[in-house]
Amino acid sequence: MSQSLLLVVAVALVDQDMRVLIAQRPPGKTLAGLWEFPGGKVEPGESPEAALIRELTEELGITVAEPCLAPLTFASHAYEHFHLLMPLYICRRWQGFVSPREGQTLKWVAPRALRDYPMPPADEPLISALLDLLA
Ligand SMILES: Nc1nc2c([nH]c(=O)n2[C@@H]2O[C@H](COP(=O)(O)OP(=O)(O)OP(=O)(O)O)[C@@H](O)[C@H]2O)c(=O)[nH]1
Repeated sequence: MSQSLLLVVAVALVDQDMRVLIAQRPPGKTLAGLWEFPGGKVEPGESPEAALIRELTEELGITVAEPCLAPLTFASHAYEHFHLLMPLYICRRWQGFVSPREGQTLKWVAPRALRDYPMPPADEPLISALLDLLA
C-alpha cells in the first residue's frame, strides 16, 4: 500500500557538556508525552534548513545560522497514516537562550541517558548515531 511521504526536519542541539536537547510533546497532540528532537514539518517551497531554522525560533526562541547545521543521519519510518522521512541535523552553536515557547517541557540529556526517555518509534535508530558521535 502506498503512503504519503511526510518530510520533517529535526536537530540534536548539543551543549558544552555534550548534552542533547529533547522536548516532550504536550498533551492533546499526537504521540503526546513522548520525547523528541526539536523540529517540525517542512512547508511547501521551504528548504529543510530554512524550515529547521524557523522551527527553532518558534519552539525555542533561538537563532541558528545555516552553516551551524550539520547533517548527521535520518529516520525513515512507516507510521499508520504516512511515511516519515526525517533528516536529523546536529548543531552546537546558536544565538539566544533555549526556552520552551510552545508549552513543551525541555530537557538536556547525556547521550547515554537518551534511552531512558520514551521517544517516537522513528527516533530509535537515531539514538545509536548520536551515541556513536558523542558518547
Ligand atoms: N520534531 C520531531 N518530530 C518527530 C520526531 N519523531 C517523530 O516521529 N516525529 C513526527 O514528525 C511529525 C512532526 O511534525 P510536527 O511536530 O510539525 O507536527 P505537530 O506535532 O505540530 O503536528 P501533528 O500533531 O499533526 O503531528 C509528527 O508526526 C511527529 O510525531 C522527532 O524526533 N522530532
